[in-house]
Amino acid sequence: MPLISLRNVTKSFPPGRRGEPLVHAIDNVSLDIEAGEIYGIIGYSGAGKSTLVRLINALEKATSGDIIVDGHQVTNVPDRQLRTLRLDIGMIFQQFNLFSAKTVWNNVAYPLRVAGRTRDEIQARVTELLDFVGLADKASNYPEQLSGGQKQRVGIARALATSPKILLADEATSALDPETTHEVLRLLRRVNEELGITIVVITHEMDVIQTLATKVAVMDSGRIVEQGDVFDVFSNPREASSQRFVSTVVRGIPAPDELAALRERHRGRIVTFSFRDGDSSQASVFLELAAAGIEFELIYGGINDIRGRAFGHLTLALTGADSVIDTTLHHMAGRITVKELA
Ligand SMILES: Nc1ncnc2c1ncn2[C@@H]1O[C@H](COP(=O)(O)OP(=O)(O)OP(=O)(O)O)[C@@H](O)[C@H]1O
Repeated sequence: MPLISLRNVTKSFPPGRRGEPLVHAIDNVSLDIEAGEIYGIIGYSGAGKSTLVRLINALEKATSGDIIVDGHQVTNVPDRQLRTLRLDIGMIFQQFNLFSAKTVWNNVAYPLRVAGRTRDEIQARVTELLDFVGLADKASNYPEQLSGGQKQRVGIARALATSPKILLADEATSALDPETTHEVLRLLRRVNEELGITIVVITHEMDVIQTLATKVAVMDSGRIVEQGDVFDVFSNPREASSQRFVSTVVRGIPAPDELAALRERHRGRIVTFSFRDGDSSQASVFLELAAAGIEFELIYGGINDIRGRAFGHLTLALTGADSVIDTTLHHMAGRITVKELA
């Protein structure tokens, strides 16, 4: 049974007093997240990502549909049950949301005090958590004395305090520089691998998904337009909005204006070779072109790595006899995707 399951969930916000229309923030979404996964939810601003996670931890109430978390219905549960449910779900935010008047120690201790844990339990758990996130020496500092990455590590320690099964991360690295982002992503990977916590990451940054997630759902206008294994969605996005998103991190086939610029600078026939893990290697393609006496120059593209699996698109300018190029490309077409750009 999935740890988180949504079935035909919709969430509408009523029309505003000043005549704003009814907003269908979530529109008939079904989604299963298995225990142990790192599940990415991506989409442009306003796609409905935050609303979706707010539904999962019952900060918002669904208009219709079913949401089941760890075997319990989230929709229409009494407040007392809701509190128990929330102990199972930790959350971290873009702006960290730390208590500025409390020390690092007291920020992390806060959820444990609310949950009624004893002094000794709190002492042991906070020590353990600050060690885990590498901030044992900052226990008596205040948030304003910390860097952005350190603040988010406190946020993670606080979110893990009650030993939740699920961690929801809403744009948790969007306010951080690239290096700090990677530090926090490495910590989230440890949270998943060492503590076995299922993580749902919302982001508009594709490279966060690329380096962290195992599964991904692409949202657009309140709907999930594509979902699946990160490698599959990245290496072969089927929907237009996923393709637009993926193209922000993956150099694919050149767009018409880029192609026109490439044609001005390079002679010969322009051909894109698309590779996916398990296909023929780039080396064999280059060797075959060279063996046929075809001159080639790499003019666009790149190879990407997702958790040890490679894919990418390489666009080459080929010069040689047309009939030789035709025969060679025809030969390769069974083993990799070959596309001549008109
Ligand atoms: N409380 C609310 N009242 C009215 N409309 C809302 C409310 N919360 C969200 N919306 C609307 O629902 C839609 C989805 O918003 P949501 O914040 O979930 O998107 P998002 O993908 O998380 O965007 P962002 O990345 O900008 O946070 C938007 O049109 C938003 O304006």
